[in-house]
Amino acid sequence: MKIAVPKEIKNHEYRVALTPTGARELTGRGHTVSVQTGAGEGAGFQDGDYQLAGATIEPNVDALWQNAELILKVKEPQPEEVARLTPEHTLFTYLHLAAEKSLTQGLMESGATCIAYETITDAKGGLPLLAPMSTVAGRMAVQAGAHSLEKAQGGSGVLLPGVPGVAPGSVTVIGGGVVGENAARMALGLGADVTILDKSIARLEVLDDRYQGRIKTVYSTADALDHAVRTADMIVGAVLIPGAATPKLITRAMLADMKQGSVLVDVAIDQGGCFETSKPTTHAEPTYIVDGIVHYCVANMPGAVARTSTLGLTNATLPFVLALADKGWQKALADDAHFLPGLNVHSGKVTYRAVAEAFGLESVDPASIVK
Ligand SMILES: NC(=O)C1=CN([C@@H]2O[C@H](COP(=O)(O)OP(=O)(O)OC[C@H]3O[C@@H](n4cnc5c(N)ncnc54)[C@H](O)[C@@H]3O)[C@@H](O)[C@H]2O)C=CC1
Ligand SMILES: CC(=O)C(=O)O
Ligand SMILES: [Mg+2]
Repeated sequence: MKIAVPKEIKNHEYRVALTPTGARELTGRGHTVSVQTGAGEGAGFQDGDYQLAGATIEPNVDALWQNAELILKVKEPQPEEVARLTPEHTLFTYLHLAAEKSLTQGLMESGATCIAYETITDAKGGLPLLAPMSTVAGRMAVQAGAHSLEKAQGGSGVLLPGVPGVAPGSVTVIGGGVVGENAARMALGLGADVTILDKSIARLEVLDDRYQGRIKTVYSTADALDHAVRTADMIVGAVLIPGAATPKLITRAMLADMKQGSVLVDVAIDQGGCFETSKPTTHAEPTYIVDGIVHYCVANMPGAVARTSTLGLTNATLPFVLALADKGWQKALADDAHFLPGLNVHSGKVTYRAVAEAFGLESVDPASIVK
């Protein structure tokens, strides 16, 4: 299989989809790996490291895409990358299509086979290719939010741990999954007063047991959200309905009940965000203010800590990359019921139901395509 690894071009995205370690695994099985010049630099991997692993370094981005069968990326393709896709390509990357109609249309028009990291499942009901980056983003959310609380950033001037004689700041996390738990752990470590809201009682039980009351757990209702906006200094949005657009849980009207200078960190922004006033931001300009409330909505948070993130991400993706390379996408997906839901778009059709529903499109069962 001819495999290409482009350099990521999203704003301040420094991750790379394959490490030299992964390249060695692939070339050792007889596959051809072509890596765009400098693709690994942001994550601390030099071109020479890939060459030692048997890969070729390709300076010409047109040639890189034209000669590839399987394209490995990190972030959803940007418009100039969508334009390079053809029906001969299999693309394996984060897609987050339910939040982006134009990207969905572009991928459909390309005719390519597009497999998303974030909709692959595991036997425990988890999302194993989203989880490592959710861990990173959850851990970063509180440091981003704490910085945003500083006066110079438009924040209220609250120091999350407080000081002796002054109460700590209050952090509410909506959605107690991987992002939410990791954000809550960081906030707890800083000494903040931490509450997690979730709709899953089973998940709240796990968190209650794990943190023994040091993190408060609350069933997520309209009343609980009203209480959160009135009391929190920071709210972290960490809700996910897999593959679907995120529900808007905090409306613009509710911002009026928040303390001025409080902070909303919408980690779920890549699926559309859970606050009505959220819009995607970049690492170059991560925050903006609406009605006195600071919003942080960076859609590729892990890109800022590219070394750790690349290692964490590629540990999880490599077995799937090897299966795609060894078997081809059809057999790799047919053989693995947890890999199959990764297929989002094939030959002009949407094959993931929640994405199709988000845009009123027809969806095709992926099982009918791979058999
Ligand atoms: N901005 C970024 O750079 C990154 C964003 N993410 C995003 O973060 C989001 C969360 O991901 P994970 O934590 O991995 O998902 P997860 O599936 O582990 O957790 C989601 C949680 O939300 C809960 N939930 C669903 N509906 C709810 C509601 N109405 N109210 C309260 N809780 C509700 C679920 O019960 C679940 O516990 C996803 O959209 C993911 O794509 C992940 C990594 C990086
Ligand atoms: C999950 C995701 O969107 C990211 O890691 O950038
Ligand atoms: Mg996006």
